[in-house]
Formats: sequence, C-alpha cells, structure tokens
Amino acid sequence: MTSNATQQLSVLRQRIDNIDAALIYMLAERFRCTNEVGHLKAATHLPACDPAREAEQIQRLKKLAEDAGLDMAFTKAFFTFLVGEVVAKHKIIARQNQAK
Ligand SMILES: O=C(O)C(=O)C[C@]1(C(=O)O)C=C[C@@H](O)C=C1
Repeated sequence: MTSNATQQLSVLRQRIDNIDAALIYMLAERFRCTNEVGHLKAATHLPACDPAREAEQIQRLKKLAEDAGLDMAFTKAFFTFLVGEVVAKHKIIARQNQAK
C-alpha cells in the first residue's frame, strides 16, 4: 500500500469511527425513549407490539431510505431487528410490572 493510500484509509476510518459513535449515542437515546414507552404500555396494559404503528414506520422509513440513497431491504431488516429488541424489552417490563 502506498503511503497516500494508507493516509486515505486512515482518514476514512476516522470518519467511520465518528459515524459509529453517533449511531451508538442515537440508539441509546432511542432505547431510553422506548423504555419509557414500555413502562407506559405496562402501566396501561397495552400490548408490547403495535403492528399498525410498525407498518406506518416502515412506510415512512421507505421514503427516508429512498431519499437518503439507503438500500430498503437493509433498512427494513435493521428496523425489524431493532423493533424486535424493543418488543422483547417491553415484554420484560410488563412481566416485572405484573410481579409487583
Ligand atoms: O410506538 C410504540 O408503540 C412502541 O412500542 C415503539 C416501537 C418502536 O420501537 O418504534 C416498538 C414496538 C411497537 O410494535 C412499535 C414501535
């Protein structure tokens, strides 16, 4: 590898590290928010999962992904994985509430 290529790789990796840090902080903030939703749902006996809301979110994300030039299949898979984690956490909160 030339020293120019090494320098370019280093600059790109620094950008990647910054983006990863932003993603981690954004995800943590999203989970803090969904944690509040989980407590609200448990207290009001709402189901952990809301398929109608998820369908709306996927439609919205489809438009955002198109505009941003992000692959829709990846976007949907990532969203499905993320919401699956949220629903699992909602269910844990609901069980903890029932045990009180
Ligand atoms: O909005 C809700 O009702 C949530 O529980 C949050 C959330 C999400 O992570 O965006 C998670 C589960 C639901 O099925 C829909 C959306």
